[in-house]
Amino acid sequence: MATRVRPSSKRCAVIGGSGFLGRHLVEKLLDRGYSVSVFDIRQSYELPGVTFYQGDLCDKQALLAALKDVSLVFHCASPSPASDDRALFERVNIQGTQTVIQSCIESGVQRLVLTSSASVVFEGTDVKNGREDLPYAKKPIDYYTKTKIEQEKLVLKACDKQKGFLTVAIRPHGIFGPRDPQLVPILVDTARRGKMKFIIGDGTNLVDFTFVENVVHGHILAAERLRADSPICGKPYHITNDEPIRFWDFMSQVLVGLGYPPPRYHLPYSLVYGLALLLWLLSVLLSPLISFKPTFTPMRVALAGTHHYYNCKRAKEDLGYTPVVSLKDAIARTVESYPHLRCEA
Ligand SMILES: NC(=O)C1=CN([C@@H]2O[C@H](COP(=O)(O)OP(=O)(O)OC[C@H]3O[C@@H](n4cnc5c(N)ncnc54)[C@H](OP(=O)(O)O)[C@@H]3O)[C@@H](O)[C@H]2O)C=CC1
Ligand SMILES: CC(C)=CCC[C@@H](C)[C@H]1CC[C@H]2C3=C(CC[C@]12C)[C@@]1(C)CCC(=O)C[C@@H]1CC3
Repeated sequence: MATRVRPSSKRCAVIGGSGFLGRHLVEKLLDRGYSVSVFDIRQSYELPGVTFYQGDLCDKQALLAALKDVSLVFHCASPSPASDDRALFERVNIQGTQTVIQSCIESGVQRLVLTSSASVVFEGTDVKNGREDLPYAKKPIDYYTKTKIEQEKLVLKACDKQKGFLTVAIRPHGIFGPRDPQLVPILVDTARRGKMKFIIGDGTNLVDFTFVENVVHGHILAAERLRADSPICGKPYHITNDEPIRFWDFMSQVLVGLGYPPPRYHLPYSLVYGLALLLWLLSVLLSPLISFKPTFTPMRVALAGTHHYYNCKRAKEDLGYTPVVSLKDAIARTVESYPHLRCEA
């Protein structure tokens, strides 16, 4: 059985620690007795036990300062998937990750845990109970996914037991929970604009939505089991709630919890996907004249209308992972955490 690292004697760094997942991770690490350096392009809070280093992860000198005396690094920084800035994704997720790896090696960091994404195998068509041995998407649905694939490859390839630099990648899917700036706010915004009336497709497609505390739990288990003699070195791990749910049931439960009506009318998937494609083409063609960002992008329609759920047996076997919060409790806690987004009518 793997021996647990004694956290109290450890100092770690969280790159992207000001973000949604990063901050939850920092809070749990503090609970477990770690002292934490946060490296992020912005500082969004202050906490006792946390030292902030503000900078761009592509800046090696700035990173080296933050990694001094650190033996464990979590890398969970990325530009938002909502952006379509190809150059930014390539600079941060690819070149930036190379810089993170080099800086870790130069600073004597022994363990690097990457937050990857289960989407690295998603091409916009059904993934049912997908395992980690599925091939990377040959046609990734967007630049975010394309660069997350390259990022994961870089980190896993850098694992070198001889040199004492060990790496592992966590692939969460559909992270949600208190303070998430994406999922619930986008959903409520769409509902407030009267656009949440329709279900795309027959509404039976199953998807993984993963509570942020379960994702944090997976990261910490991976970090504490990352030793030269463990089977996890250089491998990716799916971390989900292990309770796939119909995409539209999840959306409806959150909406109803916040006092909004659930979507009721069905629209054919291919019709909505075709329209989204057309709108996207128009937005590209007209970009020199006007700038508009359609709500219904092809990527979002694919996420809303296909199956995408993943098997986390490997994490259960190798990391001893089981979700710590059920989907039912997670949805209730999330809904409670957004009083300002409740329907006022
Ligand atoms: N949310 C989800 O559903 C999923 C997320 N993931 C992955 O989890 C990780 C965390 O995601 P999440 O917490 O949702 O994202 P957030 O955007 O909330 O957090 C990412 C943080 O990284 C910062 N950052 C961005 N670029 C840089 C840079 N060049 N240098 C330093 N810091 C930077 C961001 O700052 P700023 O906000 O100013 O850009 C932000 O504070 C990401 O790697 C993401 O790909 C994977 C699967 C699902
Ligand atoms: C499981 C997973 C990868 C979730 C990702 C989160 C977001 C991509 C979704 C959160 C809210 C979703 C949403 C839509 C698409 C996917 C999200 C942005 C729609 C735009 C799909 C089309 C609609 O009818 C409205 C939806 C609003 C919410």
